[in-house]
Amino acid sequence: MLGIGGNVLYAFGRELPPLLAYEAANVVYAAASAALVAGYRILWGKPPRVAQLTSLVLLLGLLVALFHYRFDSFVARSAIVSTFQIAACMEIAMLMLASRPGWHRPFYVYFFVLAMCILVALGHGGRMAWLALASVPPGSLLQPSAWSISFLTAVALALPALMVGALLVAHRQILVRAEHAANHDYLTGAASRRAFFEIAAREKARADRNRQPLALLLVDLDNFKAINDSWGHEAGDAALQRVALAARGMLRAVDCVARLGGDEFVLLLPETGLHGAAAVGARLQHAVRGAGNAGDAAPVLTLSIGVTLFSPEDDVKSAMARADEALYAAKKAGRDRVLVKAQEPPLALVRRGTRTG
Ligand SMILES: Nc1nc2c(ncn2[C@@H]2O[C@H](COP(=O)(O)OP(=O)(O)OP(=O)(O)O)[C@@H](O)[C@H]2O)c(=O)[nH]1
Repeated sequence: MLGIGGNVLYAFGRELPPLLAYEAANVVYAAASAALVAGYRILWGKPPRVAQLTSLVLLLGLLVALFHYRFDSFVARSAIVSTFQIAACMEIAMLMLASRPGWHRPFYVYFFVLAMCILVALGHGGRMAWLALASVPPGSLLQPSAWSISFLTAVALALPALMVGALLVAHRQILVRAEHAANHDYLTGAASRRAFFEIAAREKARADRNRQPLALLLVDLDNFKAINDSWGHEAGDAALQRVALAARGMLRAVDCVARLGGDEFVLLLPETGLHGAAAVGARLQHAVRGAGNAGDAAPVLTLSIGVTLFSPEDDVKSAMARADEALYAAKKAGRDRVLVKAQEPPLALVRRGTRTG
């Protein structure tokens, strides 16, 4: 709206009082660019710096007034306004480049904004050079020359284009946040159940292709209901977070940890055999229990873990069912243990934890 207001004031400059045609038009247009800068800053999670931007806009108004009433110079006024616009474009472009790790595919939105910033900055820069070099500098913005018309068209399109760019970036960020929420468990940050089944199917296909083992661990907290009942729901939540954190801390980038629901987690370990997977399970037990022993303010946690390997005939469901059998057997045998169940041989006890509390 500010941009439209500025453009209208420029367009009707000849019919308007000088204060509106010069100072107000430039201040309103600069305010529109400043608002865009603030908007882009918010988009990238930075403070909008409203006070700083407002001061710069007011300074621009003062300088325009100075080169209107004190030293009447169209070229100086144009230089002030163009410098402001170039600085705004550079700020938006720098913000965009500095936020590069946060870009999400497809990248055309970011390139579009960068291209607009470069074009607008080049337009203003070129115009400043043209005004400086012109043998007879024009005395007004509204000159009927090809250069002026091209420049005015570019300026009229610049703000809407940068605003559309901001909306596209915002839209992309909303989509990415929604996708992240769907693929992650809100409490623990582990992958969600939905994401796990997708990842597991993909890893199974990859394991078959590369003829590499793929291990699956079902992890369940022991007596979690009792923890909730005696320590409170918040302590229960903290215990779930502790398990996810410990798992993430010990896994490789290619591994996956997901929360299936309640107090049940699943670990997917590519290129890992049965013994390696069982060792990971034992380490997880140790890490979780150790964390619980740091002071008495948290319950000691023990885990029951069922481990299996995908066989070529397995799909995700059948491998899960086998790991679940191992987990069930671990619970039945007294909890706090890791049991493996390959297709052959049957159940084997790998490690029995020692209860400490
Ligand atoms: N604090 C908390 N508790 C949850 C959450 N989701 C499920 N629970 C609780 O987790 C408990 C799950 O207990 P169960 O799996 O039935 O059994 P358990 O007490 O762990 O016993 P075993 O598994 O046999 O050792 C239930 O009391 C649920 O209410 C959650 O997000 N936060």
